[in-house]
Amino acid sequence: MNGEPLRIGTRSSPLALWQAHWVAEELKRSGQPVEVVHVSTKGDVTSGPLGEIGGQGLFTKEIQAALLENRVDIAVHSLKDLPTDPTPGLALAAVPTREACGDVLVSRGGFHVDTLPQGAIVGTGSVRRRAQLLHARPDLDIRDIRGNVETRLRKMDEGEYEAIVLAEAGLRRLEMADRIIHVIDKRVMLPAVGQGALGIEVRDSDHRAKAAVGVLHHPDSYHCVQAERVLLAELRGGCLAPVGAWARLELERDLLHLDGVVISGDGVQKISAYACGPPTKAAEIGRQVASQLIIQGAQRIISYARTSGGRG
Ligand SMILES: NCc1[nH]cc(CCC(=O)O)c1CC(=O)O
Repeated sequence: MNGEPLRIGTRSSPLALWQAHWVAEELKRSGQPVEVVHVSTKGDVTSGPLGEIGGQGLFTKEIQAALLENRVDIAVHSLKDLPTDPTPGLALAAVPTREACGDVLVSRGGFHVDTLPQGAIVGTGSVRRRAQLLHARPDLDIRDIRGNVETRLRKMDEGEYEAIVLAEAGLRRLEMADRIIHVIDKRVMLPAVGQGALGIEVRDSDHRAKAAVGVLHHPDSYHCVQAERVLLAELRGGCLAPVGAWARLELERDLLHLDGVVISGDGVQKISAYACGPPTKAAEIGRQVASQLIIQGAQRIISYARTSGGRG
């Protein structure tokens, strides 16, 4: 009914493939023919600490290039990997229903952040996770870890780390929910901006693709990630900054609540802010929380952290 199949571009990691195939199935169900096209990215092929390899957009740039060069028609991103600066020629056309957005502590011993042994080695490549863990537990020995979700779990199982931190959403999508023993309390760790959500991008001029992916758009999820992304953009943070944010809706009162945090890399300085308002004012709520953080000195912490880097 809708002509040529739309080409969905994806990275080749198991999580990226799961996400692309999920979008493919949903679009097929709506009557839209699609095909999935693999695009390799530097984020997948390079090893070594992320802070040294490259900046934000590591996982998304090459899919975006494929989109702009007409090699694919639809890009499926983990929204937390997608920079907040708009890309000329592209449009974020749909944000589907968000999966659980929290961070999980995975360990062989079933530990909580509070019960990890003194000085335990915890693996994470993310400055946001590192800083929040150190804030709660300055004694922990936080070490870098790379690779996709499966690789990280294997490294922990083999004993290289006592525990690792992963996104709850990734574990659920990969049917590894049995690994979720402890979802870290949001008072201890706020998620990355956009964590748990997908972002579906198309060429701004491609009205057929825009209309097709529209069936996947979930306005409630969109309002939440919009508040978080405006917060990050206002801080000029990027996905490598030690920034956490958590927006959620309280449907009974039609309110969007937004918490934001900026933490120094060593976990010593932590500044927090909160605002709420109607979901249709999501961007304004994001700006409010950002300005409260800036008043408390967010900019200094972020520019200092930029020299060390780290994602997630
Ligand atoms: N940093 C890579 C990345 N990008 C998105 C997810 C998980 C899925 C999501 O947040 O939507 C992950 C893995 C992780 O952080 O554990």
